[in-house]
Parts: sequence; C-alpha cells; structure tokens
Amino acid sequence: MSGQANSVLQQEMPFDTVMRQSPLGMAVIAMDGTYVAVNDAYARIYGYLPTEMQGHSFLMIFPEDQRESLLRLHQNFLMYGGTLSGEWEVLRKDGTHSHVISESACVRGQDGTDRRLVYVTDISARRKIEAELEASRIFAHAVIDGLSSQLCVLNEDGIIVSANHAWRRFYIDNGGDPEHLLKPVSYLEICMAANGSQRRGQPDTSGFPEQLKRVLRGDLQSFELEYPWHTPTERRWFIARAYRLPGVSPARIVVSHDNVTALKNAQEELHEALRFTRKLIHSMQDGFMVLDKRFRPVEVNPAMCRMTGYTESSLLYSEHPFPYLHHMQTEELNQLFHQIHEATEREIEFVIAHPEKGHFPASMTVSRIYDEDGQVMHYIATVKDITERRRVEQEIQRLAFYDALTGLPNRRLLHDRLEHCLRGSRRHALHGAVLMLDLDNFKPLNDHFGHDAGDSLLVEVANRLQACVRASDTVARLGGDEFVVIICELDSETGVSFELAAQIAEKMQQSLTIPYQLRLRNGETEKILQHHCSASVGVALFSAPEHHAADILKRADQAMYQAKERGRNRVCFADFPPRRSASVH
Ligand SMILES: Nc1nc2c(ncn2[C@@H]2O[C@H](COP(=O)(O)OP(=O)(O)OP(=O)(O)O)[C@@H](O)[C@H]2O)c(=O)[nH]1
Repeated sequence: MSGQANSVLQQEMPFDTVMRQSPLGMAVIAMDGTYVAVNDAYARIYGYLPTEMQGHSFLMIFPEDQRESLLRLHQNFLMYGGTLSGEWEVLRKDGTHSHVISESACVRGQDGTDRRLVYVTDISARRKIEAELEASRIFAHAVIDGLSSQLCVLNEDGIIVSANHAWRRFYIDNGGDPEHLLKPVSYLEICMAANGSQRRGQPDTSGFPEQLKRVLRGDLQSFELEYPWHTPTERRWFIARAYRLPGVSPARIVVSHDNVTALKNAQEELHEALRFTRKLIHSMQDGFMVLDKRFRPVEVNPAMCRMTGYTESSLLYSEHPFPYLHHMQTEELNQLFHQIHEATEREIEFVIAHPEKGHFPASMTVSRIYDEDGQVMHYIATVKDITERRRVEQEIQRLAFYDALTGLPNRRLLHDRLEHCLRGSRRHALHGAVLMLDLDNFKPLNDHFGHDAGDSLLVEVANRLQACVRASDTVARLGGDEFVVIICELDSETGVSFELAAQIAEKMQQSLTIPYQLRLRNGETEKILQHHCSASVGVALFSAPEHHAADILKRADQAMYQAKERGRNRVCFADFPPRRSASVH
C-alpha cells in the first residue's frame, strides 16, 4: 500500500474497521478516479490483491470505451451529488467478465476533499442463474410452441396466462379475434363464443365448460373429452384435456386440444374393415372358427353350426373343444391338437359326426395369430365338408385303376398288384402264378347280337373269374376279351405250385363254360340270350427274385397263344425251370 493511501486509511479510521470486516467489496475513490483504499472483498471480485488496485484508477475494471464517460459520472457525482448506482459488466484481472451491482456515497476526508465510497456486490452467480433460467424458459416456450397440441395455461379464474403457437393459430383459424389475446381473456368466455358460432346441427360440446369449471374450482384434478368440430369442408374430431398442475402456486390449469381426426378416421376404417370381415365370415360357405391357444372355439360362423349340427353356444361353451368329434379318443384328440398347432396352411383331415346326417369327411386349414411376444394367441381354422371331393377322388382313382365295364383292376393296377405279389413271394419264398385268359370266338357274339351282348358276357365272365379265386388274388381285365388272374402264394415246391395253378385254371375254365343267360334289350323289350363260351388260358408260374413282372406277363401271354393255336378252350403252361411245357388238355 502506498504511503499516501496509508495516510488516507489512517484518516479514514471510521471506515477502516467497516471496510476490513465487510463481506461487501468496498473502495474509496478520489476525484481523479484513483483508488484511495480497497478492501479484500473488493479486490477479490476483480481477481486482484488490494495492493494491485490501490493507487490505480478505478477505470481499470471497465472496458476502454466506457472509461471516459464513467470518469465523468464519477466526478459529477462528487461535485454535484445525486445517486450513482447500478449493475455493471466489469473486467477481471484475468480478462474475463463479471457482473457487479454497486452503490455509491460521498464521504469527506479530514483533508476536506470529497471521495466516493463504493459498495460492490458480485452478482455474476445470480446473473448466471438468471441467464440459465431465461434460457430454460425460452427452451420450454420453444418446445411448447413446437407442439402440435394446442396448449394454454389458465389461472384459477380461467384467465389465459399463456398459450402456445398452435393454440393461438387454432383460435384465430376458428374466427377468434387476435386482439383479444393481447389482454387478459377468459378461456370460458372464448369457449362460449366459439360454441355459439358453431354450425347448427353439430354435436353439443357444452360438457367441456362445465368440466373445466370443476377443474378451475379444484373439484376435479383433470378430465378428457372427445368432441367433433367440423368445418364446411372437413370432418374433424378433437380431444380436449384439462389438468390442474399439482403443487403449483398460484394455481395453474393446463388445457390442451389435439386434432385426432386422422386417428378417428383410421379407427372408423378399422371398424368398417372388421364389420366387413365379420359379414364375410358370416356368409362363408365353409365353416370358420377362431380357437384360443388351448384350442377352445371362441368364435364360430353359421356354416360351422350347419356343418356340424351344433348350435353356436354348444360349440363355444362345450366342455369338449370339438363336440362333433366326441368319438375321438384322448390320444387322437391330442394328435389333432398337435396337428393344429403345427399346421402351416396344410389340411388336416378328420371325420365329423353330425347328430342327424351321420359321419362325413372334413378338412381343416389352420393359420396362427401371434401376440407381440411372438407367442401363439389364436388359431384361425376353416373347415370344409370334403364328401364330394372324396367321391370325385375315388371316382378318379376308379377310372385310373379300374376297368369301367367290369369294375376289375385295369392293366396299370395289374402291374402294381403283380409287383406287390412278387415282393410277398420273395418274403415267404412261395411260388405264384399268372393266368392269361382270352375268350374264344367272342367277336361273333358282338357281330350278331351287338356290343351290349358282348358287354354283358364280359361282366358275367369277370364275376365268374372272381368267384374262382381268393380275395387276396387279383382278377384284372387287360382290354377286349382278355383277362389276367394273379395267384399269390401257391407253394414253396415248384411241382406242387404247378399242380395248384392247374387246378385253379381248370376250375376257371369249367366255370366259364357254364351257359350264360344274357339280357338283350331292344328298345322297351328285353330278351334273354342263352350263350356258350370257352376260354384259352396261358399259365406262367413264377418265384421271386428270379422273375420280373413284365417277363411273367409275356410268358403267360405266349402260353395263352399256344392254347389258341392248339385249338382253343385249353390251358397251356409257360416254361418254368426245369424247362418244360405242360398242358392239361
Ligand atoms: N362288347 C365288347 N366288345 C369288345 C370290347 N373290347 C373289345 N371288344 C371286341 O372283342 C373282340 C375281340 O376279338 P378277338 O379276341 O380278336 O376275337 P375272338 O373272336 O375272341 O377270337 P379268338 O380270341 O381268336 O377266339 C373284338 O371284336 C373287339 O371289338 C368291349 O369292351 N365290349
């Protein structure tokens, strides 16, 4: 501290103690602006030691461009009095800026000169908080203004204290006077005016003011209300919400309006789609069921009731998940559930027991509905009566594998049966035989009495041949008047097998020679034709694995031609190791 300053402090003893102990920054400044005395608190505010300030001009703490005017202010104050106080932005020793608030007083020293005593408080921290508060206020406003919801805040009297951009726009768009918003305005009055100006015929939204009054009074914490607000060109819906902010004093009520037209339209579209789907399901020809995850029906359509013969309630609330399958054992039912669970657009076939119509085949196609966690929530099942389909399938099967005239297996099925027989022969090491039969002189019957007569004979021949063999044997028609008989499992011994095959061939021949009574139709009249017939038979014995189906048939055919050549109405055997040919006629 300079000698002059020390002496001043000596002279200013009444201030000395105050200055040193004061938490306030205090300084004494001479007319020319020189610090006469500076306390620690003062110097600290500016980042100096008191000794670094004393003897220097107080202008050191101000930016250069302000110094001249501040010195004038300082000197005017000392010369003419008045007040000198205010907030200042000052420079610290390290070049950073601080904010201070100061008060000045004029003190006269013992030497008779006036000096300015300045009290300074550092308000940088306060200014920082204020700046942060302001920033967060601006941020909150920006966020609220950016919301598409129309928001406004009311006091307990219902006066709008704040409104966001969306609300103001909505208010003006709906005919509100922008001037109103410049002064305190009652929200309820605006509502009443808006309700009054609504087109006639629109639904009443008067519930809203009543509810809002209850929130303003504090009788209700909050409420929510959906209301229509259509324009001449657009149908619109809004949701209004009012919410009393808890723990806020003075009381504040937030009111918001959201345009939910898009949501409402989507909901209506969804409802329409659901109504349509329900109608569709109702009018479906196929049975339709929604099953829960434990396979219990939760929805069935009328077709399902018709198909099963059960009422809707008996299907939905039955103890048994599928009462029309009551004949099913637990094991079979579990199997069905497993199939339903596993089914991916694959048909599950089962038999429905209709209480009146009896049993019929049905098929079920199942798809799964999952919840958000990917767990099966429901099964959607469509059920079809497949009686007709089965009939057609059987018919196709019959046409593909059976002879249309006689109902006997045709050439294709004959091959399958012979292969099957060969596998059996291989398994049991038994011989089998193929008998190839061709009717003798069949053509003249056709020529003289017509095709129907020939057909009748072929049908009767088929019946007689079938009567000569076991059910496990096969009688097939190759075409025309040619038949093939497969005898499976004769004997392990070749000789014995020859003998057995010969007996069967003979039995067949005898059977075929019994006179036929053929019914001949001529318009309305019918007459019986007595007819005699015989057959030439070729027999090929076989034993797997030595023989193949095609070879066996060929050998039987050759033997049959041999029988024809030898004068018909006889049986010829094809060669069989040891090479030999035998004939019973
Ligand atoms: N009615 C009828 N005739 C048929 C059918 N398929 C073929 N035919 C006739 O059956 C006859 C068979 O002739 P063949 O076996 O050659 O004559 P066949 O008089 O029996 O002479 P052989 O066998 O040598 O004794 C032909 O006239 C065919 O038109 C049929 O489904 N119905």
